[in-house]
Parts: sequence; C-alpha cells; structure tokens
Amino acid sequence: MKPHRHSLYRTFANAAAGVVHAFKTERNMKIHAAAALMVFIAAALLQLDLIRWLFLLLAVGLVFTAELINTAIEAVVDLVSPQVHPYARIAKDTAAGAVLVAAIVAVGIGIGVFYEPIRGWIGSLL
Ligand SMILES: Nc1ncnc2c1ncn2[C@@H]1O[C@H](COP(=O)(O)OP(=O)(O)OP(=O)(O)O)[C@@H](O)[C@H]1O
Repeated sequence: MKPHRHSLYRTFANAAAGVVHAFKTERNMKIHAAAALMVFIAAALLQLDLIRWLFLLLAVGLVFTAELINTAIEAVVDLVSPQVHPYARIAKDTAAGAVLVAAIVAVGIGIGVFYEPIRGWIGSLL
C-alpha cells in the first residue's frame, strides 16, 4: 500500500536525508566532494568566466547524481538479493559503470575548461 502524500517540505527533507546518507556512507562521495572543492578553488583563483563555471557545475552535478543513483541501486540490490546472484552483479557493476562514465566525462570537461586559463596563467609567470 502506498503511504499518504507527503508535504513538499517532507519530500525535500527525505531527499536531503538521502544525500546526507550517501555522503556519510559512501567513500566515493567524499572523494568526489574533495575533488569538487579543489576544482572550485582553482576556478575561483583563476577567475574563470561564467560559462566555464557553468560547465564545471554541470560536470560536478553529473558525477554526484550518478553516485547517488549508484548508491540507491546498491541498496535495492542488497535488499532484494543479499545472496550472490549474477543479476545482482550486473546491476551493481552497471551502476558503478555509470559513475565511471560520468567521472571520465567530468575529467574531459575539466581539461577543456582549465586548459586555456592555466596556459594563460603559466604564460603570465614566464
Ligand atoms: N549480491 C551480489 N551478487 C553478485 N555480485 C555482487 C553482489 N553484491 C556485490 N557484488 C559484486 O561486488 C562488487 C562490489 O559490491 P559492493 O556492494 O561491495 O559495492 P561497493 O564496493 O560498496 O561499491 P562502491 O565502491 O560503488 O560503493 C559489485 O560491483 C559486484 O560485482
């Protein structure tokens, strides 16, 4: 039976609890957060323009979103198939693959965003 409709506040609070849970339990989330923090500090120091900031936000959002979905899939798999099963392996490996793809895309975006500004900064030092 479906529980009664939650208030909008409750819905956001549940979603935020999900994000907090992933940060607390998933080591990868902490690694992504540390990487994102370093990227944003570098972007601020290099005074990147708005478009570059938006690309960075998209890249970071993509990785966090993939990791949250991966965490959700892991939980569902552990719930329905605590024992080893080939389909459980496929579900977990594919979900982890989504994070890998997102991270590779994010690195590509990062290289594209930072290439010119870092070249300019190095040029200004020489
Ligand atoms: N029930 C299962 N049946 C078959 N293989 C499984 C099962 N549970 C996990 N595995 C295999 O072990 C791997 C690691 O699973 P685990 O649940 O430990 O993920 P994790 O190490 O927490 O992943 P992440 O680092 O993304 O948090 C999976 O990718 C999958 O290949």
